[in-house]
Amino acid sequence: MALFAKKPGGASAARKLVGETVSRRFDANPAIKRAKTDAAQVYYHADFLSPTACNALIRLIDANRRPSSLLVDTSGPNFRTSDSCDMDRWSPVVRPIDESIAALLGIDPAHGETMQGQRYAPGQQFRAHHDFFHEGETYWEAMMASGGQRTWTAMVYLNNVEEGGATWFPQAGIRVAPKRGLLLAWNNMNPDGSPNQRTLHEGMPVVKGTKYIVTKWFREGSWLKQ
Ligand SMILES: O=C(O)CCC(=O)C(=O)O
Ligand SMILES: [Fe+2]
Repeated sequence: MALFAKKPGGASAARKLVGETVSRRFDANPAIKRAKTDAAQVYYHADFLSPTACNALIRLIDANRRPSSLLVDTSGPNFRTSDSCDMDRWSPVVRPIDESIAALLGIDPAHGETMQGQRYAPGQQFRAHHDFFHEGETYWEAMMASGGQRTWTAMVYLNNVEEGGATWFPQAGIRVAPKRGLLLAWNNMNPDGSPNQRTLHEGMPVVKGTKYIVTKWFREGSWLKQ
């Protein structure tokens, strides 16, 4: 299929195009700021979600959360210690939010994976990782069949956290403290459409308070089955 890059981890015209169209759209939006780094395309939108929308999502996360999981289980027991939940994209609370995130990026909502809610209590974290798929891993074939590589990630912080819980990109030199309603989005690919290693990031441990976020991962192809 021409949509997907042929060389694992190599350049890709399709992924390059997604990077360009989304970043051009963000650059033209006065509510969106680009982070000052050349390592990756990272953008912020303050107050993207209203307090009411944030609270509605927090209620859903609290009602449905379970221990978070990982695609590969080789990272050790403390790698991702949060709780997660899949947000039902067709529910009347989730759907307009889900679609507004896709519209902000200008990506077809069908390319978005199920929105994931995450809750971190004090001490909980998500250690340094990439959101893109490592194309040599055993899971890659299944990912190819469900829309292919992840291009952009969009995350929204649903509450303020008393202490800790920042999202840290050590190689890009960016650290974002949780702030209710703030949307953070980044391109997991380089400008040529190859996976950008410098998007390595972690959800730092919460020290005081509880951190709630939602994460949207967008695929290069359709994640929803037609
Ligand atoms: O909790 C965070 O700040 C980061 C979450 C994250 O990296 C993810 O959900 O992929
Ligand atoms: Fe991540």
